Amino acid sequence: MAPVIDARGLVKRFGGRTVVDGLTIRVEQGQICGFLGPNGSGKTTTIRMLCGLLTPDAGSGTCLGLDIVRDARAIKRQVGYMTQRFSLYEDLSIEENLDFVARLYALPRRREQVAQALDRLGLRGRKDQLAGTLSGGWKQRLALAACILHEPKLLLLDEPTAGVDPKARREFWDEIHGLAAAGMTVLVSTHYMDEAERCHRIAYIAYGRLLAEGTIAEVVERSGLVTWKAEGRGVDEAARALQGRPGVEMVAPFGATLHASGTDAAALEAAIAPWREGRGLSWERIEPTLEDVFIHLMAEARNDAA
Ligand SMILES: Nc1ncnc2c1ncn2[C@@H]1O[C@H](COP(=O)(O)OP(=O)(O)OP(=O)(O)O)[C@@H](O)[C@H]1O
Repeated sequence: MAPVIDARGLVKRFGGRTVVDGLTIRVEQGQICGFLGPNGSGKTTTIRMLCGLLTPDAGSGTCLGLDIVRDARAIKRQVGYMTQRFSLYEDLSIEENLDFVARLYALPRRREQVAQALDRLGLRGRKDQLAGTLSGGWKQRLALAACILHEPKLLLLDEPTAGVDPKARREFWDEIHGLAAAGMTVLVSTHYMDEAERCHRIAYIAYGRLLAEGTIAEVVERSGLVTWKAEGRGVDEAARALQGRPGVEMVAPFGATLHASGTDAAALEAAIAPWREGRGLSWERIEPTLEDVFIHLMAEARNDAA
């Protein structure tokens, strides 16, 4: 089966500055692909090119089998795109907002589809509440209901849970998984590591370039990163002393522990050796976390750019 998103070499420049730089991305049907990267790395710009809202300066591709340049209008109608900012009417109720969106799409079974969306996202009990009075979690739920109303096969979600509390985020993700299980393909940008871990695959970009792609296990494995964890009193002192030592590419305290990472296992071990005896710290080699890997990728990209 052809991938739902299949784009190669996408480039976008704004005023002479290249913000997406030869990006290639594929997402298969029914997959949840997490789109990660630092602020300003080009995620939103990429999403907007994929759904026909921005024309790439170079590169090509298809989305739902449609050409992202030639068929931009058709793509816009067939994807569900949830933007970073809440873009519904705050002075309309939940039901009125959904009805309005249904009219925009000229849905043939408008009332039925609005009713289904209310039930599906547990919004019926609040259907008469004004959108402006909803908490962040409920607003996002309403925004999701609005973007699945026209039954798209692809959802593009741009930081859908930014600023939402953990319980509401978890419920939102349960919903995303329910949709994917029913065949929906999802590309979702996020800065939350726990959300990245709920994706089937992830794509990590920095400076508009794809730096890593695959399952979490693949991305961690391919990074070649080695991580040691230390625990005990004095982790802050050790962290300060290890900073910048040969072999120590990153060191960061995590509460009462620290993580020290590098790609040269021998050099890293040599650097931490003086801290392994008589310092009240217990050390163990651990699997790098996704966050360790992303910080490493980011630092590498910065070095390359410099
Ligand atoms: N219309 C525009 N005109 C000029 N510059 C733009 C425009 N849109 C985006 N940019 C710039 O392009 C870069 C990439 O922005 P983009 O919003 O795609 O990043 P992002 O990865 O989504 O960031 P974040 O995680 O903060 O949402 C940024 O430096 C941004 O300021």
